[in-house]
This record gives sequence, structure tokens and C-alpha cells, in this order.
Amino acid sequence: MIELGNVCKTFKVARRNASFSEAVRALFHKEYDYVKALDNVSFKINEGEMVGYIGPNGAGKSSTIKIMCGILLPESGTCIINGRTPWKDRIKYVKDIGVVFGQRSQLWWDVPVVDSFELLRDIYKIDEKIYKENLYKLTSLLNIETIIKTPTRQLSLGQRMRCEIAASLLHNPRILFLDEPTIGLDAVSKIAVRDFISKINKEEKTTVILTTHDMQDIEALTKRIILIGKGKILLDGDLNTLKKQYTEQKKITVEYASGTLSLCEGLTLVESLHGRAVITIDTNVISVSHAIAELSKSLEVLDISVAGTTAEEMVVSLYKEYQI
Ligand SMILES: Nc1ncnc2c1ncn2[C@@H]1O[C@H](COP(=O)(O)OP(=O)(O)OP(=O)(O)O)[C@@H](O)[C@H]1O
Repeated sequence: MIELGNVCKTFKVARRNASFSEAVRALFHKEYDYVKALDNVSFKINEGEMVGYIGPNGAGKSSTIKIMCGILLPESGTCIINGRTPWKDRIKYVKDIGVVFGQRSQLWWDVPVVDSFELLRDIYKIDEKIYKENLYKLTSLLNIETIIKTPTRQLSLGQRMRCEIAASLLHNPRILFLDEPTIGLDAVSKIAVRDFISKINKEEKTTVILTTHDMQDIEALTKRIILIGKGKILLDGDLNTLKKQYTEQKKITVEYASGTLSLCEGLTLVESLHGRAVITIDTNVISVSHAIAELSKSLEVLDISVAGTTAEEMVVSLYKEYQI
């Protein structure tokens, strides 16, 4: 169980001066700005849940993850994870968590990946039998058996990311923090990483907290999302409910043999060409079934498809509404 209560974090940043004279003055008298990265952040995550932690650039996602990992201290608030405060019981606590920062590596750069794994086995004091079992399971599931003998620096991004994920799970952590794990990966690698995350959440009941800007990751993996903006938690809820709530428009594509397109209130034509029309429906004005009935009155319809709301569209609406 993860429980954060009113966590606040402010960074003190030396002010950059625009002019040369100001820069010289700053040598003798430094001025600072204060950036409120987290402003009373509170949430609870149950064991075995997979949660998407989303927000625009600079919202405070990585700062929250760093606090939950125990590598950043908040100035106030509480953070209790599996009964421990991350930055206090460090040695015991790290055995419970696995971390992947998509933009940083936890593998030693110049040595073969398997040597990094061996070092992690020593650091976490993983029992030999468990280590061997996990190494076999993770390398085969992530399809990295042949590449772990290669030094990290010679791996492609997708290969390295799969090795990073294996490294984070060698010690059987109950919680996995993933900060942009699919950043920069091609479509095939993204799907492989997503499938694996989904598998360990379902089969091992590992709690997963995922931050990403890739809404396809969110759509594929999480039921619940927590939205942070300007350091504040703005929303916490079920992805499908939010999708319905935050997107009033649906897109409908009609293919027809004959007739004249006539649009009633709530319908807007996006494009029309050779018996095929794309129309948006404002579901606040007219329901999808009524819209289809109305269109069928004036057209000999061959085929109709309604596109569901994507998480991407929902996020655009959310960011607009919260002005973040
Ligand atoms: N070490 C630091 N020193 C000073 N300011 C920092 C530091 N780390 C983060 N910040 C500031 O805190 C705020 C939150 O940053 P954070 O990295 O948590 O955002 P984020 O949501 O992870 O962003 P992104 O999606 O761009 O990675 C930003 O305004 C950032 O500039």
C-alpha cells in the first residue's frame, strides 16, 4: 500500500541574469527563485494496482517518483509505502521496490549487462536460487538471452530498456516505478515492454506506477489515472469514466450509395468525398443512435463506424480545462 499525504517540495534555483552587469553582480550577491514542484500531493494506491501518473512537462511527476523511491526528500508531508518511509529505512525499503527511469540507466555502461545483473544480485543480497530463477524467467520473457553478454553501451535503446526492466525486477520487488519506460522506443519494442508490464502486474500482482506522455501506454495498461499539474493533484479516477466525461465529441464515418447528406443540430461535417463522409457528433446535443437514425433518413447507408474517444483526446481536453 502506498500513501502520500500533503507532500510538498520546493526547489531553490539560482536566478539566471540576463545582462552582463547583472551576471557580474550575481558573483557577489546570488539571488534565488523558488519552484514549487509539489504542492500538497496526496493519494493512495493499493497493492497490485497499476496506475498511470500523468501530467504535462514540469508538472511534478518525476519529483513524486523520486520521493517515493527515497532519493528526494520532501520538505513536508508524509509518504508511507509498505509501512516504511522511503528516505528513512533505505536499505530495507529498496528491497521492496524496482525503478526504471527511461532517461537514465542503472546498468554499468562498459560492462556486459549480465555483469551488472551480478552486481545487483550482490547489492540486493539476492538468494542464488532465486537469482537464477529470475534471471532465466526475465531474460526469456523479455527476449534478451542473447544480448545480456553485450556491454550496455553497445545496445540499442529498445534492447537496453528491456535489460533495464529485467534489472529492476531481479530482486522480486512488490512495487515497480516506471518513469517513461517506452520513451524513444519503436512500435515493436513499445508493445513488447507494455506486454511484459501487463504480465507481471497480472501474474505477480506487482504494483505498478507508470508515468508517461504516451497515451497509448496509458490506454493499454492502466485503469486508473492520477493527473498532476503545476505540482497539484487535479484528478484521480477511472480512465474510461474520465474518457466519457471529458470528451463530448465522437467521430462517425458513413459510407453511402445514394442520397444527399443533411446534417441536423449537433452534427458537423469534417470531410466528404465520393459517398464517404466523416462527421463529428456533439453528444451533449444528440446521442449517437439518434445521429445514425437522422443520417439514415436522407442516405442509403452502406456502412457506419463510430470512433471511440482515445486517451490522447481526453488528455487534450483535460489539459485545456485545467489550463496546465
Ligand atoms: N533538481 C531540481 N532543481 C531545480 N528544479 C527542479 C529540479 N527537479 C525538478 N525541478 C523543477 O520542478 C518542477 C517539476 O519537475 P519534474 O521533473 O518533477 O516534472 P515532470 O512532471 O517529471 O516533467 P517532465 O514530464 O518534463 O519530465 C519543474 O518546474 C522542474 O523545473
